[in-house]
Amino acid sequence: VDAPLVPKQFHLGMFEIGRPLGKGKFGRVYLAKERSSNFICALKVLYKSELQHGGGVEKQVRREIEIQSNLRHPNILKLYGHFHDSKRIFLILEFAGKGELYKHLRRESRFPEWKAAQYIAQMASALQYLHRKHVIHRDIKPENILMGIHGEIKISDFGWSVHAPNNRRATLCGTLDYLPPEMIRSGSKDNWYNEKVDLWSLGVLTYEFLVGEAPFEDTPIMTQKRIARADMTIPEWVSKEAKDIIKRLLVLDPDKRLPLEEVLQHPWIIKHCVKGERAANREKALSK
Ligand SMILES: Cc1nn(C)cc1-c1nc2c(-c3cnn(Cc4ccccc4)c3)c(Cl)cnc2[nH]1
Repeated sequence: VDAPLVPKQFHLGMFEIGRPLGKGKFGRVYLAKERSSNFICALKVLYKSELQHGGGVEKQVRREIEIQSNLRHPNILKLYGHFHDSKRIFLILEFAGKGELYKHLRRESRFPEWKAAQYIAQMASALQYLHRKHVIHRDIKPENILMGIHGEIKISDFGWSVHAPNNRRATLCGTLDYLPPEMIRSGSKDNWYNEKVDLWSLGVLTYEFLVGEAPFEDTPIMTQKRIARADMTIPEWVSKEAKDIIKRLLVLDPDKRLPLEEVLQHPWIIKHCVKGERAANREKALSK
């Protein structure tokens, strides 16, 4: 239903601003309604002054806009458009009805295997779409995932994504937990722009969904050491299929990580995501 937000030129007067939805490192997000169509969206407001002192964050926002506006996938938050005034940049984003996934994860402390498997399948499908467009997200973590009204998840915040290959310098900040070994290790940064970095983060995400904390969570120094050695222990109560997929993603050598096609065919995913014949027939019978 993108029709309402078609005009190329947007301005603030077109929107009725609602409650604040959240705030990030740079900027805040508000619930908003486009007046002529009553279309509900999320308006992300970034102050140019903050971006200028953010050390190249302005380029990051430009990249976020350039990349996210060309993406269309049910598990990727849509960017419908953007505009700016003298002081601020505005991103018109899809409103995710159930908010930030990490808040659900903290509230439930960890997800049951069937729910974690469905989220990981949706992430793998979104990452497959991104990688086919040579986009690497590079910042997959619960804080960057939102949830739609039907419980489907949506990757957001493309501030760290890049078009591969790319020779932009990236200064990392925030949690180290999700960084793959090749981004932790000093030396050649070529691997920073290989989409296999997202496979590692998908493994960390799977672990955190099931266990409720990240696999290498520790002091910053120890986290780096443990990541560099893929030093993690998976609790014995995690199913053997789930253990298997985590171990096949958290592999030091990027080329040996389970490709997304094989993630989507993994027994753990099939077991929880492919509706059995009976369930499908039951659903069909009920829908008549
Ligand atoms: C919160 C919340 N509760 N419910 C019921 C729905 C939401 C909701 N939040 C969003 C949000 C949303 C809000 N904050 N953030 C984090 C943020 C903010 C500023 C810069 C970078 C990152 C995202 C969005 Cl974009 C898009 N849709 C959203 N929906």
